[in-house]
Amino acid sequence: IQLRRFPDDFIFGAATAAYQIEGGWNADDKGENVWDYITHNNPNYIVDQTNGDVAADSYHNYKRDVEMMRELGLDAYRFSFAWSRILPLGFNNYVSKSGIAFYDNYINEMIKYNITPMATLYHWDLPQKIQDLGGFANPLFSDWFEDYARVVFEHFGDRIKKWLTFNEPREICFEGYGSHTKAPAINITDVGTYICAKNLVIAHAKAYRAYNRDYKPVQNGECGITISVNWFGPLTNSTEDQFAAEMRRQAEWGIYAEPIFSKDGGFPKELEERVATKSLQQGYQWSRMPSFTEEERMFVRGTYDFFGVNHYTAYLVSANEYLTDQIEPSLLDDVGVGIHVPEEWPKSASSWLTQAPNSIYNSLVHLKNKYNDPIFYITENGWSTTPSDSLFDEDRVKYYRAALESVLNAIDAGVRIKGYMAWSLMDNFEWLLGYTERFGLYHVDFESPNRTRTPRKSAFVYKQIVKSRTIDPNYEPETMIMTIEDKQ
Ligand SMILES: CCCCCCCCCCCCC/C=C/[C@@H](O)[C@@H](N)CO[C@@H]1O[C@H](CO)[C@H](O)[C@H](O)[C@H]1O
Repeated sequence: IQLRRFPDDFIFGAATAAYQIEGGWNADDKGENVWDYITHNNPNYIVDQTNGDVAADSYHNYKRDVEMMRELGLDAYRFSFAWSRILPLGFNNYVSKSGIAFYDNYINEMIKYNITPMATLYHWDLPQKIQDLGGFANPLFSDWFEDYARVVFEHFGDRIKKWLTFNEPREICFEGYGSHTKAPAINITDVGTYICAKNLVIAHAKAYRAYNRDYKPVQNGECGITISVNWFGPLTNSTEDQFAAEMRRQAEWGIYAEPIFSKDGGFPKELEERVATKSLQQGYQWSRMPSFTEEERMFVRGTYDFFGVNHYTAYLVSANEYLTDQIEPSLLDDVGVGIHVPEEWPKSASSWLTQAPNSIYNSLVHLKNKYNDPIFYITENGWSTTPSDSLFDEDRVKYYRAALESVLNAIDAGVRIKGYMAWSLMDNFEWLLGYTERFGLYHVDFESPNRTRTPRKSAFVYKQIVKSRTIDPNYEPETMIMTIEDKQ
């Protein structure tokens, strides 16, 4: 059979995030962040009572990390900056020399081997001091974020040409402020998600506009945001289920995407109306979802060069079936739909992650049509196994092959996807699940002093895909010994 080929300019990479791999939590003058704080003060918050104090110790192992990128033949690597390593006091009155030096060394090592760095400014590790001031709920947050972004653009923009402001606003706002499943676990269910969402997209826009105006003319890079876009399709073709699915999509990612990527800007209309109506019924004198002023709406709208998508899975949505009790008032109560996952979709080690058919295609074609055909990067996609699973991770191999076939389907449908980052280069601290779920192409031995990294079978399969630019369903690695090959 003729295998389909990825375009020549398509970039293959892998992704990680600072708190999940770096360790060095108090190295040199690094400041405390919300994950340091919550794991140290409330260890039972994490299922195995662990933390990211050492993690994969990339703070000391970064050269080995780049060696792994070379082994896989990656074109690109997505990583994040730790705000409190760059600005230990949260604000830009003091910039850490050792923090800058660490990222200089890391980036230079990538560049030396022709690996394109893609950098996320913020992957969930807010300086605790800024959290003490209310974090994303403080209207001044956007100014502090812009200050931080400028420091990073200034120091690293000569080498970094692909920027992401935030990783996954849903997980920051809904899980961190409207619920308690991510730090800082504020759990103010009525307004937490919505206030955070508004301040976050304004912060994104300030950083984007700062880059566009003051750095892009010289540095020539591009800037986007990464949104968690899992697919929420209707359980049946009924009008009710189709509307239910749309409401859930608006709640999951529309509230962050619409203000930036839509023609008109502002929050999604149907959800905005629903929250306003329910708020009045619940005795509030105002909508729990804040509105944008005209000036804010225009300021945020259009602030992107590309759309970063983290995609993992799909769910089926019903208006009347599979309904579960929700806290009232809350985002999920506002939406009020049922979720179903078919039994036949293969299960991972994570409760939320199954292998759903063609879900990248479904998500991207939907986004292309809704938001006027932007350029996309898949900035995360991956599969979890348990710590005791073998290095022969057949399920992960199947998942990656199916996901990349779905990317090709989307490309064939005219979606402008320019790259794909596998989550993750290596095992790491999986937030509330600690080290009990593993997403790495490389296994990490968290008991060994050097945090020894060993490639799984999926690493060899991904390497073959990157090298050949095709997905051979029958490829089997001949050996589990990894080497570095010269790129042609
Ligand atoms: C099979 C049972 C289903 C139960 C039904 C529950 C309904 C849940 C509805 C939506 C839940 C979506 C949760 C999805 C989350 C992920 O997309 C998101 N957390 C991914 O974030 C990235 O995850 C990586 C691996 O978890 C990594 O940790 C990274 O840092 C994150 O950016």
